[in-house]
Amino acid sequence: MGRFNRESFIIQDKDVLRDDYQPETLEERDEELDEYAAALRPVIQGWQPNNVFLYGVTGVGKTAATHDLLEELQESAEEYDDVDLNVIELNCTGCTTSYQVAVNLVNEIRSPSHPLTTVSSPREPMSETGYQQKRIFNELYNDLESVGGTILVVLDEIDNIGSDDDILYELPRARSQLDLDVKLGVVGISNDFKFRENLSPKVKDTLCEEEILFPPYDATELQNILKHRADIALYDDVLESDVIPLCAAFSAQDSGSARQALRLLRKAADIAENDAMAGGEAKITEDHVREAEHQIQRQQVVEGMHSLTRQGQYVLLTVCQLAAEGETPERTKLIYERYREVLRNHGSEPLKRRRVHDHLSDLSLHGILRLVDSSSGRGNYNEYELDVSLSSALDALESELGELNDIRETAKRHRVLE
Ligand SMILES: Nc1ncnc2c1ncn2[C@@H]1O[C@H](COP(=O)(O)OP(=O)(O)OP(=O)(O)O)[C@@H](O)[C@H]1O
Repeated sequence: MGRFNRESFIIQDKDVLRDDYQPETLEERDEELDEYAAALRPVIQGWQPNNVFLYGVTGVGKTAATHDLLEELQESAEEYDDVDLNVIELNCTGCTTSYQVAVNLVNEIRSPSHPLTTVSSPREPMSETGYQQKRIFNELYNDLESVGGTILVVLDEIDNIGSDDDILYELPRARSQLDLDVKLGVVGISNDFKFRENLSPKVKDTLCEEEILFPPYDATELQNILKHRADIALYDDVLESDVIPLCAAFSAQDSGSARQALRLLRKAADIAENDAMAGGEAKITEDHVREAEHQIQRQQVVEGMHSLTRQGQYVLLTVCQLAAEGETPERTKLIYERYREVLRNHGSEPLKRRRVHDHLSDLSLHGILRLVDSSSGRGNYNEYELDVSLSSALDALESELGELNDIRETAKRHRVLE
């Protein structure tokens, strides 16, 4: 048989495990969906919509819940002649200012592919630069007015605008500037808790009329979510019984994210499928999950590594050496001392301590290291440890720095690696 054929032993429909798949029901979110639906209910009453702020770590169903509920809300709204609901959605990834969000909203309303263009008169898209902010906001108000009815503006990943949050004050305030018949509500979605804390008080007052927290999933909830997906995505009887609990446990320990759990199951299924194609049994096993976790972590380090300088790689190498000796988490002061030794051995000039701290902090932003707050009789101090497995970090480092067998041997002696 050729390389490309439709034969598959494990995966019935891979799309069901993809991130953009919209499940028919959201498991384990009844409470949050009820709260969210209550916040949107004024729309159906023909009243001014609430402004809603949704927050929670990444991958916990904020976007999926929003799509589900808005679809349902739109269907319900169609049953009432006096409710003309128009939803304008914008993913704010890449918008770092309120100005950019406003321009993108204007262009979303004016986009020929947007259903709203049929109700508003066609206008030229606006350029992303060259106007005063006030002018952009005025254009936006005019466009919203021509859309008319009840308008929900959904701003996903809104934290991208950082502290430049004027739009979140201006939009809800636009209610008072628009025609009396136009009703406007803003739904803000964010996975950045600091963003919510740092919103200016005037924005908090208006945007966070209704706040809904989506907490991380625990292992039991993740198992339930995975089971429902696996039932549709995989053939019967291909899952060994410990696979879903293991995928759920890995993700619950780390982030509580359904996205992460689904990604792990998808990868494990892929590896099992390849094994089955090569004549192995048509089963996903615990070993496939462990291999999938290893590959995903390795990929994460490799991706993080693209943004690391050679010095950043040496800092990571230092933490790997300490991990191999069973010495992590380790204090930054001692990491720095060991780093100087590593650099001496590589014949390179070490950086100043401050810069090494910066590299440690970058590595933890990339999810490669984890910062541990520790305290002793002498006060609080920072410690770092690997946030990925030692073997995936070494695999990724080896592709840049050459072989690291001595660290692997040390890790085996200390029973850190098998
Ligand atoms: N309760 C759930 N039941 C079924 N699938 C879920 C559930 N929660 C999340 N998912 C799935 O997990 C993936 C991530 O969900 P979603 O994009 O809604 O997360 P999010 O909280 O919006 O994340 P981010 O903040 O990164 O945008 C999607 O594929 C979604 O279908």
